[in-house]
Amino acid sequence: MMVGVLRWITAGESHGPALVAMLDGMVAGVEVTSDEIATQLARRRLGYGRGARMSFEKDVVTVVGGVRHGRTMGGPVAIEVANSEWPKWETVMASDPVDEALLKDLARNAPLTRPRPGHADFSGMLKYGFDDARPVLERASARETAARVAAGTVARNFLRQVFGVEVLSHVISIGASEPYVGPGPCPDDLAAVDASPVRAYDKTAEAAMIAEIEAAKKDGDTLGGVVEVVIEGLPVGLGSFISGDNRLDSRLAAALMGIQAIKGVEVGDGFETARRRGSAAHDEMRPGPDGVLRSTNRAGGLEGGMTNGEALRVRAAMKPISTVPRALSTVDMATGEEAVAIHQRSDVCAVPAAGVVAESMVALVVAQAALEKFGGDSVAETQRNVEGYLAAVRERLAR
Ligand SMILES: Cc1cc2nc3c(=O)[nH]c(=O)nc-3n(C[C@H](O)[C@H](O)[C@H](O)COP(=O)(O)O)c2cc1C
Ligand SMILES: C=C(O[C@@H]1CC(C(=O)O)=C[C@@H](OP(=O)(O)O)[C@H]1O)C(=O)O
Repeated sequence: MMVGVLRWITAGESHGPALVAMLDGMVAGVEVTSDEIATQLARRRLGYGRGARMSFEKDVVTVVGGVRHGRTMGGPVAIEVANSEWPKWETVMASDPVDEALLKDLARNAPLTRPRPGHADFSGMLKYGFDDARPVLERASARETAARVAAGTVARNFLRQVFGVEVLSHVISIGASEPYVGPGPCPDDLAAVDASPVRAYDKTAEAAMIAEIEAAKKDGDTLGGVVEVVIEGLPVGLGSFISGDNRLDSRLAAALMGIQAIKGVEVGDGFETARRRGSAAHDEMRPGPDGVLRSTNRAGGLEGGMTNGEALRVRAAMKPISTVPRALSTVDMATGEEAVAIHQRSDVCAVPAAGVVAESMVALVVAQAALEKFGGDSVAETQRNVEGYLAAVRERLAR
């Protein structure tokens, strides 16, 4: 069953000419510029531990449709993120047939037959019937997340205009570094978090994360970690308890798990909550001057599959990068013999970048839930619907 009026899809390969994002169902009047999209894309490229490709490749943004003079018009938004490295790949990745003799002499085109444990290579080759992992890794690659961040920029701007909220993220831990425990960042902290080489909110945690990356790099190894996305100020009642696929928690989990290499999702205190007794697990309520107050937010702002008015807090756990420089054992699919896996240049750790991607996925899912609840064809109409609802909520709480 399809849920939600807002839909998105991406196309494109890691070394193709460009990635394309399509966002359908966004209201008219969302302010967005190609500069803002480029700013978000630049945030995704940062982070200590990223590989060489991040420094020489450029994301070139063109908004192809759906936006006029810096505002969405209500039609599908199409964004192209061109890949500045394309000239090096235009034969290997040409969409039209290429002379076989030309391809044969190209080192860059040598068949990749030694699948990396942890990447999509092995299952993808068997599933799609390829003798070369190239067509698999081209689409499995997290290069595709640039397109998600482009589409997510429109969603985050919509949320800012309609609710006045910012979508933030920070890195909780990298590898075995001690997980950060404490309050999350506020919108005012955004610049400081982005300035941290690991996008950490806390300096002690930052030092431990950097030390982990340095040690892994020295050992020819790779790392994963945990990121947290926070949105403060969302209204109560986004999502629903009505069925599993309406639940905002299930939709956030699917969207976060859909990011390459994400292997776990937590809502609020997640797994830690499972270890607590009920009396220490839930967020008790008391009357306040303008409604109901809570002294804790262990639920991460979600109860019964709906936002409850507290800060939304979700976490995603990323597995270590699977292109391990100290190459892992594998089987050569051409010969059936023991081999070492493909171990070209790669990121050592991409957790800070994954945080920016996670923000984008959360923004898209929350915008989808907001459009479902409030509808409208323009930002102004959605805002009117939000105001009417919030007035009813305030009235109910004042009774
Ligand atoms: C931002 C980001 C950057 C990544 N960079 C690399 C990389 O440089 N090398 C690599 O092997 N995997 C990288 N990955 C992880 C692979 O894309 C991922 O392991 C692969 O898609 C298989 O993961 P899956 O089992 O979750 O599908 C990256 C992931 C993300 C989110
Ligand atoms: C290009 C990006 O990430 C890539 C994601 C990725 C992977 O296997 O997921 C592998 C690497 O690409 P390559 O194998 O060409 O070095 C990363 O650089 C990006 O994030 O823009």
